[in-house]
Amino acid sequence: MADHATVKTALKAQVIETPSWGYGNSGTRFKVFAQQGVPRDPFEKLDDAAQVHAATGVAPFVSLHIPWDKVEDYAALAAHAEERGLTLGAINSNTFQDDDYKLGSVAHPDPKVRRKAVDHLLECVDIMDATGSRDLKLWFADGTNYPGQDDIVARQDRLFEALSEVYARLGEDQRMILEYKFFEPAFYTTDVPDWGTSYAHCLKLGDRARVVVDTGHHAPGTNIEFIVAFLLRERKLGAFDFNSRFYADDDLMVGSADPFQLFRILHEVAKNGGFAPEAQVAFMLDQCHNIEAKIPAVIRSVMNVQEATAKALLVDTDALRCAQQAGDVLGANAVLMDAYNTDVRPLLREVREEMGLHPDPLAAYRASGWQERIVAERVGGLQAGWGA
Ligand SMILES: O=C[C@H](O)[C@H](O)[C@H](O)[C@H](O)CO
Ligand SMILES: [Zn+2]
Ligand SMILES: [Zn+2]
Repeated sequence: MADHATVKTALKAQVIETPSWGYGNSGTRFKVFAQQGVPRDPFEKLDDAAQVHAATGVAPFVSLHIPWDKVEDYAALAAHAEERGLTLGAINSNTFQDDDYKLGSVAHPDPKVRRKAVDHLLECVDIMDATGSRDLKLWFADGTNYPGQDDIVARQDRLFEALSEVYARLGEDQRMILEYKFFEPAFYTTDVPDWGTSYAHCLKLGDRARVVVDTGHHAPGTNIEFIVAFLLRERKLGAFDFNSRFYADDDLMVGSADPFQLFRILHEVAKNGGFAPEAQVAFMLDQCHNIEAKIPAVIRSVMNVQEATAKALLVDTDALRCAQQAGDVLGANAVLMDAYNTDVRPLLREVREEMGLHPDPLAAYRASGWQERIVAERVGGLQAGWGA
């Protein structure tokens, strides 16, 4: 088994990025259940994200989504974050909520609509200059609903033309990370449907273009850890959008639906150097908390990533390699299952105490009184989130 001291050091250095939209109201097409105390602006979203970092010690980055987090002064927002021990992370573009984008955005048949979409992406890079963010995160809802609706190859040409213009605008310390999704909201073709399509575009664009693996964006039965291992080998894994699902893009708390899958994914990350800072992999959450309390849900999600990470780091890689070399199928599988079946909660309690934190982040949050305070104080004003 890997030595605990090394594992502890890695766990203390873990960096998880929480999503600003995870603190706002969200739902499904059927209903958005608003919750009391929800943030009313990006500054209050950061205040809530700071509670997650205060309780866990490993969530110092917050992703923004434009225009959901549009403000007059992004430098002031970055300063607000810094005052709370946070850093503004990836800037997410949004070319999926405008009437003009019915037939697509960067892949739309009409060059005027494509121009509008590219201008939004360029505006997001301007925002990165102001926030100091490294990553421009691109997810396109673009696709078609019926065979013949549009030309598949022509849409790829339009997509690549747009990506190329934005790539050229990036500063030398900036990256674009391209997210794929096999369907929804398009139901016949999606222009970036899988890791291969994202990877192919990123290869042609250059070193500062990498792939985002959203764990909810694969066809049932897809071996996500294979994709992760392959992209790490190619140094093209840019980021994760962690969440979990039972059916489609459910955006549930990471690790809640399939903790063994999360472990297998993080085992490939650990084994292939993906946790090393120089690998430059961002570990982000992309979740919506439709019925559960938002801040506790994010804290629980961070803890789920910590637990899966601890188990992955405890894999006895020497024993694993020996068993694999010997063709010892059961032996090799047993090495992995030993780590997975290890109760790492005592180890994580120790890690938190050594970080000067409460061993139970959820108990720490409850004791903070923050939930009662925001419910009492955040009265009036428009709540942030879906339907806002
Ligand atoms: O399904 C959409 C993708 O997961 C994107 O990452 C999206 O920007 C995010 O989910 C916010 O809605
Ligand atoms: Zn996502
Ligand atoms: Zn998604």
